[in-house]
Amino acid sequence: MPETDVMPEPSLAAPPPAAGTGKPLSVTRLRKTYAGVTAVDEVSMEIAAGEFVTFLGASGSGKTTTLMMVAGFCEPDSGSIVVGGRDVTRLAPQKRGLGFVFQQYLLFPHMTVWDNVAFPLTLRGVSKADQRRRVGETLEMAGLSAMARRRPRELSGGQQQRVALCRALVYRPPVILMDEPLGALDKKLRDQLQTEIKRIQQELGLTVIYVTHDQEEALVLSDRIAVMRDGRIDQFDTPRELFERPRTPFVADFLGAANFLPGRLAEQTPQGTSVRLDTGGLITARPQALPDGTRVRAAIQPGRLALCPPHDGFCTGTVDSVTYVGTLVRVTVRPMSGADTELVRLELPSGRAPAVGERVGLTADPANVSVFTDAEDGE
Ligand SMILES: Nc1ncnc2c1ncn2[C@@H]1O[C@H](COP(=O)(O)OP(=O)(O)OP(=O)(O)O)[C@@H](O)[C@H]1O
Repeated sequence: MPETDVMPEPSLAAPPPAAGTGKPLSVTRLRKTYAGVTAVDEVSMEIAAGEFVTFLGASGSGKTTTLMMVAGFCEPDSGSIVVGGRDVTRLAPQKRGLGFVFQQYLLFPHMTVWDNVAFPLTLRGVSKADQRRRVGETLEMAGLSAMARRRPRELSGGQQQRVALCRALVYRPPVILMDEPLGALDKKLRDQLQTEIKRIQQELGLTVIYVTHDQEEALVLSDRIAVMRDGRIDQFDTPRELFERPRTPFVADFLGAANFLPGRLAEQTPQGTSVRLDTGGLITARPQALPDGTRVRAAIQPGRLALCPPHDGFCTGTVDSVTYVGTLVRVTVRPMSGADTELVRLELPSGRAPAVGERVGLTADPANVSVFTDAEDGE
């Protein structure tokens, strides 16, 4: 977060690209180091008009630094940023034509909600009549019409954040940047505002770049997610692709809390690639171009495993624990063979819960099983 109480203002000189077309934002080989620490390392991405893109990663992975370089609050060591076909890499934030919403709302405390939202239009000399129409429409869309005369201190945190969102929306910037905008709110309010942000984004066809470390939030909101680690993007894909085809063990683990089952590549079959697990069983994964005998880990998310009769699946074991979590049940299974094997974690509909101590088999659709070599890092 930049230490500033001056609201960044985009310039009217930046023409928004036609809705639903073109690439409003492209970032090429962006890099930033701080005293020998590489915060962002050659990040490149292209974002299409109307896309909701999220930077997701653990603390310190470079999400905010990347966003701040796009915003113009942090100067890159190298690389370029193009917004609506214009290279803005060396431009001041207010000249980039972007909107911002941060975790701290940065509202003007002495101004009413209406005046806070009207402020960017006043700055640009928009006529009073146009201001009335645009502010009125924007407040109504966010369900704030009844609060237009209040001051920020007379609003809840969620309402203040809605006002900050309105202020960023009112001049219709081509791209809106949001850095953990819901981070200060409780879970229930966060869920509610996520739905609202998504609705507004879709209604207006906005292009949004959003930073969060919350996987669920990223999955709910995003068309595509850039999973960041150590200043780099591990994978930039749709939520579904990230789940079903994680490219690295880190992505499989970070998004899906995958089970990693060690073994050795056995053979290619028409169904996929067979892996002989260290526990003795044979599991089939998506086809792999790797030599037989390669040491690998088969990765499967807990929600993609199913129970089957003992000895029918790739693993037979004993149910170690059963925990009800709403409509789901979390189950751990201790594989029968292999002295020091890890527990396998499953998530099942609660109606299908086994009993602790029950002998069960485990099975998985090959399409849901990824394979990573031991050389692939990311643990
Ligand atoms: N102003 C700075 N001076 C020195 N190091 C910095 C500075 N800003 C960020 N860093 C370092 O750069 C790396 C990336 O930080 P960044 O804030 O971008 O991560 P992040 O993924 O947004 O984390 P968080 O979720 O905690 O905000 C970290 O190692 C951080 O310590």
